[in-house]
Formats: sequence, C-alpha cells, structure tokens
Amino acid sequence: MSTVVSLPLPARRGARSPVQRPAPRLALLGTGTVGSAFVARCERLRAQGMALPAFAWLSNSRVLVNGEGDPRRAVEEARAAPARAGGRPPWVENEGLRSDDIVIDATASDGVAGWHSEWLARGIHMVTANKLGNGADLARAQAIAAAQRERPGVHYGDSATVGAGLPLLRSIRELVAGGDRIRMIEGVLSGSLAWLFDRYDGSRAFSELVREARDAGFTEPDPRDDLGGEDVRRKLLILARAAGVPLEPHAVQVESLLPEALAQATPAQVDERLVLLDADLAERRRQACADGAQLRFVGRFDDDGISVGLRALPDAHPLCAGRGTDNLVAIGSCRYREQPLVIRGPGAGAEVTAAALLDDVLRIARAAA
Ligand SMILES: NC(=O)C1=CN([C@@H]2O[C@H](COP(=O)(O)OP(=O)(O)OC[C@H]3O[C@@H](n4cnc5c(N)ncnc54)[C@H](O)[C@@H]3O)[C@@H](O)[C@H]2O)C=CC1
Ligand SMILES: N[C@@H](CC=O)C(=O)O
Repeated sequence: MSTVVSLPLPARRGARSPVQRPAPRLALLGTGTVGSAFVARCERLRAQGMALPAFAWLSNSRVLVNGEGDPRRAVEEARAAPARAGGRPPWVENEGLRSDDIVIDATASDGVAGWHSEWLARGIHMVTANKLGNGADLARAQAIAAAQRERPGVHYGDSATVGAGLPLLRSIRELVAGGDRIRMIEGVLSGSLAWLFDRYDGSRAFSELVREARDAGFTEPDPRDDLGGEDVRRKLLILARAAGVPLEPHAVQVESLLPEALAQATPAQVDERLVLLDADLAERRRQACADGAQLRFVGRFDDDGISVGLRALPDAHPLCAGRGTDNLVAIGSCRYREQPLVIRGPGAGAEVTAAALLDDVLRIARAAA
C-alpha cells in the first residue's frame, strides 16, 4: 500500500447515461480512537454484506494513505507513520475529492473544522464527530449553515457531535421544524464526566479515574477539554443553535474543574499534574455526601442564559439516574411544557461514536442513490 500523491478522477468505463454520477467515496480524516473504530465498523459490516461506499483515502496529521485496498491496513499504516514537522496537513494538497464524495472528520482539529463549509460549498458531503464545526465561533457555524442552504442536496451529518449519536440533535431539529419552540435544555452532556462522577466513590483518587476514562477513549484527546467544561460548552452551543438561538461561545458561563497549574500545563505535563484535581474534588464530594447529594456536571440553556458546571444534586434528582457514560438530557418546549422530553443513553466511547458517523454516512449514501 502506498502513500497517495494525487487522486485523479478514475477513467469512465463503458457507456454511462448522462445523468449517472460516479458513486460517492469516503475520505477519512483522523485515524485515532474514533477514526479507527469507524473503519473497523465499516469493514465488519461490509464483510456481512452491507453496501457501503468505498474509501478513497484516509489521513491523519502525519500522512495520507490510499484506502482503496484494505482500509484496516491503511489505518495501521497511517498510525505507524512518523510524525511530521509542522507545515500543512498531508491532505491539503492531495485531497482529489469530487462532488458527492463524503468527508468524515474524526479529528479534534480546529483547522479541519475550518474546512467544513468549504467542502460543502464544493458539493462534498461532511460527516463529523468534531464539534468545532458547529460548536465553536458562531461565524463558522453560520458559514456551514449558509453552505448547506446554497447546496440543498449536500448534507452535513453531525449526529456524533452531541451524545455520540443519541437522538438529541435530530429531536430538537424535528421539534423546531414542526413549529415548536425550545425553552430549556438541561442535562449531563459529557460521557466522560458522567462516567467519572458515577465511579467517584472516594475509594480511588479522581486523577486515577481520569486516566482510566482517557485510556477507555471517553475523554477528548486532551482531557482538559472535558474537565475545563469546553466540551460541554460546545455541545450546548450546538444544541442551542439547532434550536434557533445563535449564541456566541462567550455567552456560556463555564465553571472549570481545572486548577490553574493544570490549565496552563503543556500537553506533556498534563498527566503528572492531574493529581492537582484531587484535593478540591475530594472535599466537594465529602460535602455533597454530607448533604445527601451527588456530584454531576450539568449544562443548562434557557431564556435566562446558558451555563455549564459541577452541581451537587439531591440523590433523588432525575439527573442522578444516569450510569456509566450515560448522557441524560431534558428538553422543555412549548409542546413539552409540563413534563420535559428526556433522552438518555451512552454518550461517549469509540463504538457508539463510530456507529453515529456511519449512520450519517448511510443516510447520505441512501439519499444519493
Ligand atoms: N471519544 C468519544 O467518545 C467521542 C469523540 N468525539 C470526537 O471525535 C473526535 C476524535 O476523537 P478521538 O478519536 O478520541 O481523537 P484521537 O486523538 O484519538 O484522534 C485524532 C486523530 O486526528 C488526527 N488529526 C489531528 N489533526 C489533524 C489534521 N489537521 N488533519 C488530519 N488528521 C488530523 C490525529 O492524527 C489523530 O489520528 C474529536 O473531535 C472528539 O471530540 C465525538 C463524540 C464522542
Ligand atoms: N469527550 C466527550 C466525548 C464525546 O463527545 C465526552 O466525554 O462526552
């Protein structure tokens, strides 16, 4: 298998009717926890007879590899490639994509998210686990929405970005399309923090659990994005914007769990500084237990504002009912005025996220057929 230099359009074989278009192909960015699980799922289902678009190429920050052979071997090759010293990412010069192809963003890269609207404008479908498309600056989310309006047949699949594919975004969009108004969204939106506070019973240090959550693939590549509340901020922004409320990131009040020395650490220092979390969280847990409460990291959006932070909730509070990586989200609207609509289920992990990406790919492939 060789590194791709360029991808010219394949020669057309035989006669095609003028309306027949080449089959869409997949181009995967990111071969880490989520990207490699996506490829494994595709190839498992393909082996079981499911019709799926072929891979054109896969890329990470180091190399771009042709995916037309065995994509699992392409992932191994990409993951084993040596680090690159700076410069533009490997796919920028050589992407060779054509309209109707599907780019899957399984990176956490701000640079890649900056390309989403560009690909849509070129008629290339996007499927993303990366929240920095619709969950960062408002101007970027608006550019993505504008590109979709200008190319109505071109799809932006973002179900993996909130709840790792739980039917949260879909439900909000359908309620709004049906004339409803979303008045409130409240819940546990971080799978890793849900898992951490579910497990944190005082028998082990919080920092030890953070390492376990990271190794299990629940956290962001940099776990400070979870611990600092950034990940939940992004998800709340995505949900609020889907509800038709165009908020800027600074509108969200974020209570970070990070002590300053951990927030300022270099990536190489993060692991050793995780212990700095322990004393404060042990005290907050002790206080919560004394009050008959449990710690939950909660995001809330309503007419009064939007906030993210750690709350001590009474044991019987509905948001304490989640287990493991469960996200548990209540949506209040004009339709669901008395009792909120509640959506609960696993909200992090490579398998559920890869499945959400593939669901979006399949929706696009079906629409294109
Ligand atoms: N782990 C989870 O449960 C969930 C993760 N996500 C999202 O999935 C995304 C990926 O997460 P992980 O797989 O855990 O991260 P990871 O750190 O394991 O993998 C990231 C990959 O992106 C590649 N990459 C970075 N910059 C790049 C660039 N400019 N061009 C091409 N490739 C680039 C890296 O080389 C690496 O292969 C993140 O945005 C995360 O928020 C979303 C839902 C759930
Ligand atoms: N790090 C995220 C992964 C899914 O979005 C989380 O903990 O929920």
